Amino acid sequence: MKKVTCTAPVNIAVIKYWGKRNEELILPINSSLSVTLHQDQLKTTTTVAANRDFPEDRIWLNGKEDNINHPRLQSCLREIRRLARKRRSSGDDNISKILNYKVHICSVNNFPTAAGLASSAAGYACLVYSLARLYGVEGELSEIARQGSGSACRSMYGGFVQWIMGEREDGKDSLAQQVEPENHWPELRILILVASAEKKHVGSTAGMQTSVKTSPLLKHRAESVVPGRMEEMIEAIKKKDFEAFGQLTMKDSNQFHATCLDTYPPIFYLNQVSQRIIGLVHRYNAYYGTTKIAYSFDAGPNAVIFTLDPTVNEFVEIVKRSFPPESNGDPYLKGLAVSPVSLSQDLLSAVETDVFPGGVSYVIVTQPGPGPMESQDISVDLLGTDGFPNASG
Ligand SMILES: Nc1ncnc2c1ncn2[C@@H]1O[C@H](COP(=O)(O)OP(=O)(O)OP(=O)(O)O)[C@@H](O)[C@H]1O
Ligand SMILES: C[C@@](O)(CCOP(=O)(O)OP(=O)(O)O)CC(=O)O
Repeated sequence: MKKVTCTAPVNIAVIKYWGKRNEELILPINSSLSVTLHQDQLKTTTTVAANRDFPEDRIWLNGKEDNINHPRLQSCLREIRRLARKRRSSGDDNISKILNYKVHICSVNNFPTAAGLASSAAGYACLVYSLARLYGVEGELSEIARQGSGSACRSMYGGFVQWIMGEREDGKDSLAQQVEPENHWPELRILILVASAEKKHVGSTAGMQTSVKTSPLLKHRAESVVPGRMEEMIEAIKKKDFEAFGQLTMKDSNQFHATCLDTYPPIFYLNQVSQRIIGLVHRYNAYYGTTKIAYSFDAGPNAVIFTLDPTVNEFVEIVKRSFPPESNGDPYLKGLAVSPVSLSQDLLSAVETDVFPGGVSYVIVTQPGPGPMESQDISVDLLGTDGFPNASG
């Protein structure tokens, strides 16, 4: 039996992907750009094993067996095996042998799955990267991850990553590309404000299908707004211009949700907590007369806040005051260290509104991080020596 364990990151788009031109190949109607989050705070761990004694391919996700016949899982398995057969050096009998074995896949997210925290992006990126390591496949893999979940292609790289939409019918030019590495902007911080009143929202896949069918605003966004915005965003990142980066991020999040409202029937991903956070951010920036904080929302009410390290402590203090934690004993702050600070009265007067207890269940503080990587520590393996999930899997 050959076994490999890898980890992969979550990514959050600052220029959103929303809408496909090809559902089966998962080809987008616009390019997008994301920040890869550090795996110290959010990651998927996946172990894959190939064994001639396995009667069938199987997958376990977060401790439960999942449907291996899910079309997107099958796409990833089929494509990575095709690539392995194509790229293996001639006469590499070992890879040829393993390619004929069935595989067991065991995967765990260290954050909530299907909760709007982009678990599918990290999950499919980890699956593809793990299988590539198992079969000895190197080089471009984002095209395969894209067929698991569109945003997963961006998790194949660390740092700042663009997904070039491509024009070809076969999607061979719809690939992810690193814009800058994770150490490019060391002061950048990302705060994830996990909303407690999480209602089951319309999933991204179904949501964008309806938007493409019904929203004229989405067509305008894809054709007339995103191309120029991508260039501006890349320039802002390269220059580490937070004013430009932050404003573009907020404007793109706002426009993405505007297209959701322009969808028929409309899709409401933002809730009361989201709207309060948006107001709080703009009041905070207005107080300082510059963009020190930026928000971005995906297909759910969780807020992703971008800022620079010197602002973290003060803004977290404001969040705690605006959305005080419920006394359920769970830690309110997770991830990078945050120090309590006192707030000036004039800042409080400028930003504060009525308090919303429990509106935010917890805050994850993180930073840009690396792409997928193979673990050399066998204690991390999720499959035992028998090829079945162990206590960690
Ligand atoms: N570790 C994983 N390995 C393989 N597949 C995964 C993994 N984690 C999640 N998935 C797949 O992604 C699906 C969840 O994707 P979904 O888009 O519904 O939620 P999300 O990605 O967490 O939220 P959002 O898309 O709104 O950001 C799961 O049902 C599963 O099919
Ligand atoms: C709002 C988004 O997070 C949409 C993510 O959509 P998915 O990648 O989850 O959709 P599928 O391609 O159908 O799997 C914006 C983004 O991440 O770019």
